[in-house]
Amino acid sequence: MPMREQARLAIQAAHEAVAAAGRIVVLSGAGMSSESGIPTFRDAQTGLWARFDPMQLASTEGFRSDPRLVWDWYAERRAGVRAAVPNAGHLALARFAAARPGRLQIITQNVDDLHQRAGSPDVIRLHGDILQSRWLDPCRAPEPCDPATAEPERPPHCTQCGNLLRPAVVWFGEQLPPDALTRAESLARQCDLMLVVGTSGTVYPAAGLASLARDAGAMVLIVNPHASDLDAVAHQCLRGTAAAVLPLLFG
Ligand SMILES: CC(C)NC(=O)[C@H](Cc1c[nH]c2ccccc12)NC(=O)[C@H](CCCC/N=C(/NCCC(=O)O)S[C@H]1O[C@H](COP(=O)(O)OP(=O)(O)OC[C@H]2O[C@@H](n3cnc4c(N)ncnc43)[C@H](O)[C@@H]2O)[C@@H](O)[C@H]1O)NC(=O)OCc1ccccc1
Repeated sequence: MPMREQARLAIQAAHEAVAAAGRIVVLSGAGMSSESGIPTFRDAQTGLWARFDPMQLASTEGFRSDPRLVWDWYAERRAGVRAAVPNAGHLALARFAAARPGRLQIITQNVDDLHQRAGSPDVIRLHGDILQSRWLDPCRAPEPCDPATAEPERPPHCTQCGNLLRPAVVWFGEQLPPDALTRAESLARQCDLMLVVGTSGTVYPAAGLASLARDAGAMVLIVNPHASDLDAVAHQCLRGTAAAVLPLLFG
């Protein structure tokens, strides 16, 4: 059977699975935002990405050893997020959720706000929000200092106690927000269908959610133009992009 026909039948079967599923969970990664112009961790080869290991930059050690370098990296990425717009994949999910309240829950590893800007309600963010900041260390001042009053430096610092501002994201070696992780794990165990979109499946505990869903009896489908570490967990891998495939599944 010609490849195109196989792909068409696979999309059709996945579309029927989406229509039949009562509780759908979407687990998204950087590939979800790639067609919005935000480089994935894998593809990013420009600017500071090309010169430094993201896992080094995205760590407390990395920030403490060179706060300005890490702050500038996040400033570069924040500008990219602000300039980006949701793609057809984000919009297809938001439209489906609006038309069928309670049927679709998004769990994302992404620190951008494109799912939210597309109109998706109540997105579970496992790795934080790149557009928010918080104090690096607990504020030691008698009256906790308001981050908004920080001295506008790179990174901004507290005029009272010298505390540094950091992006409100989860760095490697840091715990995920317990409430978000607990909700994500219980949704994974209860869903009928988990759609894994645009992730290499290399970062834990996020990547472990697909096996949780499979072991609990859910169907697991992958949307990714390339092979990933989660292919073995999936019932079907749809080799296409988020913006091309999701409108076909949720249209
Ligand atoms: C790398 C890995 C080996 N290391 C980890 O997983 C570590 C350590 C670890 C924990 N458990 C383990 C178990 C096994 C092995 C290691 C570990 N995990 C942690 O450190 C976690 C924290 C992990 C979170 C780190 N923060 C991020 N982001 C925020 C920051 C920032 O963004 O700056 S992770 C970051 O990288 C990950 C990148 O992965 P992807 O999103 O998948 O992107 P990638 O580029 O890799 O792939 C893109 C994919 O898209 C596809 N694609 C491309 N274009 C498209 C397209 N158009 N459409 C569709 N798909 C597309 C490509 O083919 C590709 O497959 C994302 O999660 C992203 O959020 N914390 C923790 O475990 O804490 C413990 C703890 C517990 C208690 C108390 C204290 C501590």
